[in-house]
Amino acid sequence: MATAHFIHLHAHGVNMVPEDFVAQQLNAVLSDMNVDVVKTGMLPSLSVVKVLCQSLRKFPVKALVVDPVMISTSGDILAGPSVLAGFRDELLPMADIVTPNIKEASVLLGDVPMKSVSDMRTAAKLIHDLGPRNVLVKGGDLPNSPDAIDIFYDGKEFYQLSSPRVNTRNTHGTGCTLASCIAAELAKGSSMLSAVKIAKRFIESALDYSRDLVIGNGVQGPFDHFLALKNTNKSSCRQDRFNPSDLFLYAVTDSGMNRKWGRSIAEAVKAAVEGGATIVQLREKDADTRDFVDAAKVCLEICRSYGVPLLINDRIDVALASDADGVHVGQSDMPAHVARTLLGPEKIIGVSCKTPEQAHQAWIGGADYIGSGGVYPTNTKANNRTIGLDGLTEVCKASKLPVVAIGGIGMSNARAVMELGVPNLKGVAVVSALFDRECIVTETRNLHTALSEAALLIQ
Ligand SMILES: Cc1ncc(COP(=O)(O)OP(=O)(O)O)c(N)n1
Ligand SMILES: Cc1ncsc1CCOP(=O)(O)O
Repeated sequence: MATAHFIHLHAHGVNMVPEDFVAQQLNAVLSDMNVDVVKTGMLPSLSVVKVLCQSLRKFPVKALVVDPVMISTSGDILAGPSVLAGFRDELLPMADIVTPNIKEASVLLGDVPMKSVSDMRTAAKLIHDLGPRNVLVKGGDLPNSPDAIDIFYDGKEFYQLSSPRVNTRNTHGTGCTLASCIAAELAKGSSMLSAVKIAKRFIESALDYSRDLVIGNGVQGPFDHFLALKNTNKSSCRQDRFNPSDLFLYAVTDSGMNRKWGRSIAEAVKAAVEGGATIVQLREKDADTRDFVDAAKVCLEICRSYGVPLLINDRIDVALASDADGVHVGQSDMPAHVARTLLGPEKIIGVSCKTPEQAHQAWIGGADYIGSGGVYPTNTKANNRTIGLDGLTEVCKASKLPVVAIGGIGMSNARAVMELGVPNLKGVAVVSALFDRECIVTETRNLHTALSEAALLIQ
């Protein structure tokens, strides 16, 4: 079976072919190509909207991104009232995200005025009431605003995402590209908020890159999507804060083990990153808050000097106080969406999941990755149900988020975990196999080598 992770449906002219032909083609793509994410572009008639909804009900996808193309940036009306009704009644309730510009938001809500950021927030909430899980109201056309401000609403929180307004006539296609970029990032495994932010950054970079293009004589020119291929100056397209490949060798500290071996947290962390740990979590179950914050600040400095992210287990307060890169929370800790609200869109959030349902909730809650286990029995965490390689595989397959395996993993079995070869399984998280050993640097180095060999085998 072929794999298409993301399809873009832009049905210009589709109303000139019979409806059942469109349905047949759509069903064939959705059933045969293992599509994960669908993004809609222009849907020219109500019947096409209906056909699409029927196909999606028959062959559900993991995410549906709806760009409600109704009014172009130049103000042209692209879809009539019947399509509008189709969007409102059928498509939006199925959507994981809908991305109207301010004119489209206004039309979707029956021509409400859209003059300010406050109007955009109200519109995002009202559009959310129509059924989509997330709404991004794009404020690029908002008058008198020095920045391009978008409002993202996930049904609980509003996020105001700003980027500098790029002064160029070449804006044709930005809305479509933004939604496509969101779809592509979702297909790669990003959480919704992360996908939106990456997409917005891409648009900002592409607009800047296309600023002086001269093509055609129209009021607007196209903008150039291919900057990443043409531009050797990598810094023009900023990296996201979280790279799933950071999960490759995840070192999780343990205060008891450090005490046993007479090491400070900072010494243990330094040894792990020196040995090649790619991300570190401070899991200090019995530390006093003040000591924990102080230790986190020292560890953060060490990790930053190696370019390795530092996360805090459970304690959002400690993460905030130390400005750590994020947190890891379990099923009985702070819910991911609350952690997201407290930490903001930039920090990394990992969530422990043993089941597909938990994995789904983690994604909805705005997590960046999943920690799944115990894969093997462990003495490090009491009363922890072992889910085995099968349970791990089930969680991975149920989610687009990157996953790190945890529990009883060390030199004897790390290869077997990696060799599962599930695409979103990005690495292993380890406590005792690194920190309950005499030489942390050597153990980390050896495990890194073993993982790298296994990763080569499955490529
Ligand atoms: C990477 C990673 N995955 C899972 C866990 C377990 O977290 P949690 O379920 O909150 O249990 P405790 O670690 O708090 O005992 C983790 N810490 N890291
Ligand atoms: C924190 C945690 N969560 C699930 S298993 C586990 C402990 C992992 O420790 P070890 O790597 O020593 O088995």
